[in-house]
Amino acid sequence: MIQSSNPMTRRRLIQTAAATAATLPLNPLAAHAEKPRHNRIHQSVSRWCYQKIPLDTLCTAAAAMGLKGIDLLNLDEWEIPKRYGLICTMGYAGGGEINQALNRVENHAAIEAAFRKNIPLAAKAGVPNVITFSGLRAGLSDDEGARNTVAGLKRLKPIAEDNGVTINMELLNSKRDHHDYMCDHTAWGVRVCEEVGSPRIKLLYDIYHMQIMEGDLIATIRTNHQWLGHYHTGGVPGRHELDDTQEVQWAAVMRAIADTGFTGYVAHEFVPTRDPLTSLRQAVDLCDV
Ligand SMILES: O=C(O)C(=O)CO
Repeated sequence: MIQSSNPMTRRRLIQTAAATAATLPLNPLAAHAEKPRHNRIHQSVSRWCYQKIPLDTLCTAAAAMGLKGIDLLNLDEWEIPKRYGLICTMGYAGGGEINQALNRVENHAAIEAAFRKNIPLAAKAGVPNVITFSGLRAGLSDDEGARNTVAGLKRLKPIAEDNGVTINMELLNSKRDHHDYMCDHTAWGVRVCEEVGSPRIKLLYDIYHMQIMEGDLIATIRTNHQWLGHYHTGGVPGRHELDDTQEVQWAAVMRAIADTGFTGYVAHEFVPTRDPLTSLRQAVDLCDV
C-alpha cells in the first residue's frame, strides 16, 4: 500500500509503483480481454483438433478469446456452444464421408435423406453451414465426377435454400492426406458450384489443403470468393500452429478474405503441438486483421 503525507514523495512512489506494475506479468486472459480486436474475420475452431478438452471447456476458452463458434460438431452437440454465446459454425449433418460422397450417384439418396431430416434441425439450432464431400476418384474421371456431383447438389439445393443453411463441399489435398480425393482443386469445385448455381451451395476452402495443392492462395480467394462459403486454417507443412515454422502469411491471407466482404467464418483446424489453448489464442491474434 502507498502511504506518504509528503505530496512529492507520494507522487514519486505512485510513479515507481506504476512503472513496476507495467513490468509484471499480466494474467493472459485479462491482457487479451483488454486488447481491442478488429473482428473483420469471424473466427471459429474445429472441435476435432482439441479432442482432449471437454467441449464445455473449449467453448468457455473460445468465448474468452473472442471466437464466434465451434466447427465440425455432431448434431447432438449443436446446442452446446449456445450456452457460451457461440454457435456451431459448421455441422456434420449426414453429408457423406471423405471417401464416399456426391461424385457417385449411388450415394445421393442417403445424403438427400439425411439432409432432409437434419438441415431443418441445423436451421433451428442456428447452425449456418453443413459439410459435404466429393468422395474419391476411384477410377472415375473428373468430368463424370463433376456431372454426378452437380446432379447430387441440385437435389440438395432446395433443402438448403428453403432452410437458409449453406451446404459446403470441402476442398482437401489429395497429395499428402486424402489420396485420390476428387474435390482437390479450386477450379473443379468452382465449376461444380457454378453449374449448380445456388447461393446456398459453396466450397469449404481449406487453406492448409489448398496451399499443399495449389498455393496462389490470395489470388484464388479474390477470383473465386463468390463460391467460398467457409475457410479452414492449418500451418503448412504439418498442419500445426500458424507460427514461423510454416510457410503461409496468415495475416495477409486474412486481409484478403476480409477485403472480399466475407461475412462467414474462418475456423482454425490445426493440431497443436504445444499448450493447445495458448496456440489457439496465438492463431486468433494473428488472424485478427
Ligand atoms: O480431414 C481433413 O483433413 C479435414 O480437413 C476435415 O475438415
